[in-house]
Amino acid sequence: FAPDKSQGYDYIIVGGGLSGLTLANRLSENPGTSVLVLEAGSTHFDDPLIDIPGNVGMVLGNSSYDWNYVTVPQPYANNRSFQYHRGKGLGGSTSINYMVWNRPAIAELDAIGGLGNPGWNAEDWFRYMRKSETFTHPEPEFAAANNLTFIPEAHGDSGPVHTSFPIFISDAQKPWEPALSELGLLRVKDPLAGHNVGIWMGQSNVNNKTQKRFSSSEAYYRPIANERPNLTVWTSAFVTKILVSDHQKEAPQSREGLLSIPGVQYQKNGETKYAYVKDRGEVILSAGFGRSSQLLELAGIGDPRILEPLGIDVKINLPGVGTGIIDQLLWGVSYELKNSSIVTLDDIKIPELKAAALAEYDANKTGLMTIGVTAYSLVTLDDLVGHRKATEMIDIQATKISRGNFSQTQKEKWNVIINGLRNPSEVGLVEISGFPAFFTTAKIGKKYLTFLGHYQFPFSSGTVHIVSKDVNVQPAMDPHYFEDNFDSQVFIESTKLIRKMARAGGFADVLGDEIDPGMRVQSDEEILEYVKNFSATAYHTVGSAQMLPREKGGVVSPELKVYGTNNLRVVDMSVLPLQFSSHPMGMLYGVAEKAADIIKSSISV
Ligand SMILES: Cc1cc2nc3c(=O)[nH]c(=O)nc-3n(C[C@H](O)[C@H](O)[C@H](O)COP(=O)(O)OP(=O)(O)OC[C@H]3O[C@@H](n4cnc5c(N)ncnc54)[C@H](O)[C@@H]3O)c2cc1C
Repeated sequence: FAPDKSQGYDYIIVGGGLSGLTLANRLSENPGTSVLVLEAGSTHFDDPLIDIPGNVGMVLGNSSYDWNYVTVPQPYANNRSFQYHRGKGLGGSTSINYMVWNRPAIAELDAIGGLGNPGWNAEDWFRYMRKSETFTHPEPEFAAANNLTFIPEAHGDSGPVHTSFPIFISDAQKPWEPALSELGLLRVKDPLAGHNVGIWMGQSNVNNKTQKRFSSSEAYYRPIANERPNLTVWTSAFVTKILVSDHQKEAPQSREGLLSIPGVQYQKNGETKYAYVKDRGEVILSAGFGRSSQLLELAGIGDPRILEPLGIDVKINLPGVGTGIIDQLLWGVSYELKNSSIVTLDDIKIPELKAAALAEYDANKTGLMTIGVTAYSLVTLDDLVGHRKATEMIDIQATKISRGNFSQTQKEKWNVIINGLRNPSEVGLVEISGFPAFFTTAKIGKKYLTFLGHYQFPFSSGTVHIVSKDVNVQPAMDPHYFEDNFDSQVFIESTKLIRKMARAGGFADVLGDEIDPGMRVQSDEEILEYVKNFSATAYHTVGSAQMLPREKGGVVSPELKVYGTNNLRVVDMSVLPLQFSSHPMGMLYGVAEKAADIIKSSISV
């Protein structure tokens, strides 16, 4: 093929999710720069299933919004295949997620730079995270009544993503702080300020005035949708291939002997189409976990041991593609409330109550449909097992790592976790939150509080690789859940701590019987079986195109450029080489904002 470069774009962005739309907005700020976004899903503007906070979770499994992936059977979890929801359509996963807005601790962000990524450090990252945000302070009386605290300087006041505290807090969550304080946990004034170990009342990416979810589409795209002639966004445009010419003449292994990418192939309205970049233009993959690496592998960029058996010519030998994935798991311990007149999200399952809540929302933007999870804590290994046992467990794990037959990179990454575990005042291990509803299927009319355990730093780590040349075949997602015994111990001990929390402070008066797993589950083995059988992904998977030096298995450089290419970058969750003790949105907006500045200042275009 001979692309007509005069019709081309400066930037083609694959995927209109969190990262893709952040980049699209920032790169098109210069009217002289042309940007094309290709998004496989729909637009979803003004869709109440997305916009209304109380509708959270309702579109999961619906293929108009969700890719509905599944993992391969997990041998350490009774061969279960785990559901793997991922957002489809403008906003990507930010249109279907749980709207939890927080950030990692300073030490974790600095650790990313420490792995060999100059320029990546907490100070800079925090600057970009604040740039993405406009935080609305809560009303003082409401804040005082609900113990909502924050540090104004930690927040942005003019960024695209509107954030706030939820304005409807279930009474089921009210005993949270007194109960957890009784167990020795300390209050965190604002977990977005760089220290997050302890107890806090959480924030969401919801616009305080409109009470609408603020997805990346609402934040970074909608305000400029008809304002910038240099920005083109195609929805229902599924990118099927990164173009890599075999002909030296047409797509030369040009500057510095690197491979150039002339553009992409995509499908729209049943037709196969092409989009090209101008000379010195770039293709940026922001297709999210599992998809960006799929496009790399299909283009012949990856591990020959994966590509050759599928008959794919290896264009760049990059064995790190598809590796280093780390996923976090969530599991629930649910209690029935003694007082069934307390309002919780369980009410939404009753049609008359939901109709009334929607009417109130439509009229006043108040009530149950504005509900959010507010009760959070981040606990350490010391909190779980006490300092002596924690030190013992860490020492055993550290010895296993140093003596084991693992790659240097793997050891280095695990040692970051070990250092975190040894500094519990800086880095937490398990988030425990109070979700005002049953985790799975409730008995209608009953009310529940579910303590959600959410393990932040699993040692188990896996892969995602293509199994077919057909882009429509989902890659094999294999997070190796429960492979590492340390992880299993954390699941067991956290469940025990949750049970203590549920009987502490004011919870004794509020919570009735434990329904799930129920008191018949007692031994360590029984608890672990429960977690294996009923946990779910937290949807925070990192890895598969890790930002690391190439010799350490890296796929992208600190400038997020794919090694061996001139003009191909990855900007999304796939580039992160480590997990974080926070939900990823806040952190990832920082990555995408920084990436935009890196790209603008690079000489490619
Ligand atoms: C159910 C759920 C709940 C979550 N809850 C929270 C939460 O409460 N708080 C939090 O901080 N984070 C949460 N997350 C995680 C967070 O939303 C994601 O980490 C983040 O959105 C990832 O951003 P991304 O840019 O990597 O990918 P995405 O935002 O997922 O965007 C990728 C986009 O690429 C598109 N795409 C994929 N392949 C192609 C292709 N071949 N051609 C064209 N387009 C393509 C997709 O359709 C999608 O729109 C949740 C995620 C999920 C799924």
